[in-house]
Amino acid sequence: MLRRPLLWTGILRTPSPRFLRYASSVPPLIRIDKGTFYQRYPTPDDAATGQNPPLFPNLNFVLPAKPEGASTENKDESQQNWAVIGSSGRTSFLDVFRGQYICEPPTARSYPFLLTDEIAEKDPRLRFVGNAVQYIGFSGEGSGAIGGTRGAYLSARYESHREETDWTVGQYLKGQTELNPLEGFEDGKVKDKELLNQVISDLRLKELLDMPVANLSNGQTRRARIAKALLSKPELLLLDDPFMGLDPATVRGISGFLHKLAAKSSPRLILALRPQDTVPNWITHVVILGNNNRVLLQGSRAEVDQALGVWAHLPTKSQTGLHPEDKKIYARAADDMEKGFLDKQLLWDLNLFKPKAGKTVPVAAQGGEPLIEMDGVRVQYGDKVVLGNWEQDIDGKKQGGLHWTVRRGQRWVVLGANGSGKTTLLSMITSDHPQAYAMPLKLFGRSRLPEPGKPGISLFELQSRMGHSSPEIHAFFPRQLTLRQSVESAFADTFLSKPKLNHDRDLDVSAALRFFKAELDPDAACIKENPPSIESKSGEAFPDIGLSHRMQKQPYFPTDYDVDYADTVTFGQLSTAQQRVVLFIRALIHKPDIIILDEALSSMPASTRDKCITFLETGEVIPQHFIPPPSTRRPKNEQLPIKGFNSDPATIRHTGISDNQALIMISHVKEEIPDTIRHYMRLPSDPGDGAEPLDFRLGVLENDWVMSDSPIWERVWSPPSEFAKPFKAVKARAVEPEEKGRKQRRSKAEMIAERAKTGEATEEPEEQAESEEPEVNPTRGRKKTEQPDEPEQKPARGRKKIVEEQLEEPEQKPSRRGRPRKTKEPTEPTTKGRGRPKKAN
Ligand SMILES: Nc1ncnc2c1ncn2[C@@H]1O[C@H](COP(=O)(O)OP(=O)(O)OP(=O)(O)O)[C@@H](O)[C@H]1O
Repeated sequence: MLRRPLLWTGILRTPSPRFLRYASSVPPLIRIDKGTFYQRYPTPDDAATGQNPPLFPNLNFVLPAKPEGASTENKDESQQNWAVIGSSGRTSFLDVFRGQYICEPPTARSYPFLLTDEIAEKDPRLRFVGNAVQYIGFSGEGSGAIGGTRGAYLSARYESHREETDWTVGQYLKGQTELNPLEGFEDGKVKDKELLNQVISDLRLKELLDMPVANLSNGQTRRARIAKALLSKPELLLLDDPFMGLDPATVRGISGFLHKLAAKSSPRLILALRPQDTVPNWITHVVILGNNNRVLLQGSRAEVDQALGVWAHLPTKSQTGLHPEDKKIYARAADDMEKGFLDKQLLWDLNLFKPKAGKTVPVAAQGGEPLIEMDGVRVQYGDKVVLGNWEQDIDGKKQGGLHWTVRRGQRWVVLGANGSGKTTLLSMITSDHPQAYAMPLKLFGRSRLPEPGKPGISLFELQSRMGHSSPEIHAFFPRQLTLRQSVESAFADTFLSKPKLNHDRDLDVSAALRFFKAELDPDAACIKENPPSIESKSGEAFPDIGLSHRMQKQPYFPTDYDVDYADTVTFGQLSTAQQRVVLFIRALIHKPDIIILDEALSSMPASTRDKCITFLETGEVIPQHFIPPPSTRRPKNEQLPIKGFNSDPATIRHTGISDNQALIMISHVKEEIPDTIRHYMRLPSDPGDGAEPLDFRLGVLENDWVMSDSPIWERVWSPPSEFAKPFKAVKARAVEPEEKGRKQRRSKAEMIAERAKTGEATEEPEEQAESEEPEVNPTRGRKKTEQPDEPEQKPARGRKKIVEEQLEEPEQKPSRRGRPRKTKEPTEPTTKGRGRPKKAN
């Protein structure tokens, strides 16, 4: 019989190292024994100034060098593969493992295994932590992150001319990146050719070997970086957000590949994941981080799952049916909530609480005048066509290249595997791509170059009429700008030139910064004091204060007191997720005709993501002041854990995207796609693993269907042969998110109540508990027995209504005359992705 799980002993949060199993004969790879970490050496003044706060106080952590009983059959069971999950602080936590930060006491953090003879014999370089522990962060830096020359400006990536220093993927992997290499290193630093070939084939990099790293897409960059890290044969690989920005097939591929590495313990892996990410089922141990760099839960996956089941009771404050030991977990969590380490946002991010969302799913807009018209766009470099290598049926004739019209009021998502050309497509629209000038492409009814009787459209006009956030912009965005300057740069010609501001624009910027204060102001959580007020008698000096204030002798609050933070905090001081929020605001703030969000919401916690979607759809308006179109992610007022809504109609500046604006979005994650998105385009791609290639498709979602629903999402990602089959879809709103959340919580609560009733909690063996009570994935609420090997989402179960319809594939014929074309409701069955598919028999 196993001993009682750590959870019940109340030490789940900071288990003492002696409780964590590791082979006694082999010292652990990392041992942290009551360590507290600091950015710089702590001084007595720190407490008074609030500077240099402790990170992860009294942390205990042991990472075994080898699974217990490595030579026995138990190997798999005792292997520890950790995931660090949190809305913030994940990267800092990984930094602790790689020797960053000051450790107090200094001896609390050690790497005993690196001092063994085994390591000395294997490779003495590995005695140095910097070599033994490799970190790969994937915060959407694009290919600049892998050290390639990206050029000094955004469009450099798309140019075919390359500098001598633009090394290829092959050179990057081999380490041939010195212009004057030392003797003996002319062929690079990688001596193990077998490993090199293995890594190239496992990560599907063969075809990219001769490509300059600057040309890689985000997904390709990620694969190259993992390969490079593996070639240095580290003992421990820290992967920060490894699945972010990857298409579903690549996620499966990389997760499977990581699983293989984890099984061999070569290297050992620690993943940092966002709370909403699906945790791969080969992860055995989990750390849950709270606000202000606190470890809230730490232990085996089953233990943490159990605690999360208890946390699910926090929003309702109901402890009914909780076992006495569960009540201790509840009490501690409630205490953490009181202290601000845990909040409803984190519960939301962990899918333990979800505010009720709006019910209305908008219908597809036929749209007004065309804003973007592509009549056969085809981008190629030499022989390689990267966009438009297909034919479309245009007015009954097959025509090559991309034919696509985006109209005012339409909401589009562009889907496609990594490397399928999505960013290239957007670079045509934004004119970052040099070939945009030569393409059959019209923006706002005009070509880039002048035509007889019609002037061309200038880059500056384009920029002012488009709002754009993308990983590329993120990579290039100047870090030294304050948050206000960053947002205001939307009104400038370039990132650093002077913005054209006026009073209205100023108010717009302040309103948006106020709405996102809770997410962006580093002090937002701890500021409790009242705003600075000006006595009404000073009204004479401030004529704007108004009569009512003077008459009623009410103090006047300067309108901008609460957005001061934006003048002191710089873009570079924010976390990746916060930076994305700033760029998101920047894309919307000038109310452009076309909003382009390229992976703009990736890296954000679920609550921030949904808040951004709410802002996009309905602005800052508090729910009582409901203004159409309704937001599909807006939480009901009484449940609002998010701050920033404006209840004063007189000061509301943002009411969401209007019918005059078009939206184009790129995302690989269905939850990031607002339900207002009705049109989709899928770019073709070949998975390259023998699976059926995906073809080009344009489509409009049925009323009631939303992309964030699993069956619809899987449908749009399915190969042509699947499209040919009848589709049993589920009405998007058959089960409301809240209802799903309740179901999940109920089942967990029922589980706990049952255990309390049977009194089995005390000495029950873990194995038995697992077999009788399927574990719920902490971040997804999925039963463990049903988890896929990869972090992919399977269709949600428990749907109510099944309708037998196929996802339609309506035609979207570009109008050459510029007249609005009515969106055709497809009626014909088809197997070629055009017209309305057959009704199922
Ligand atoms: N200058 C160039 N020369 C040759 N190929 C290039 C060049 N620039 C980009 N490519 C290739 O064009 C393809 C499309 O790249 P793009 O960045 O548009 O893909 P993506 O769909 O946005 O991918 P991701 O989802 O990974 O960001 C990729 O295979 C990329 O390697």
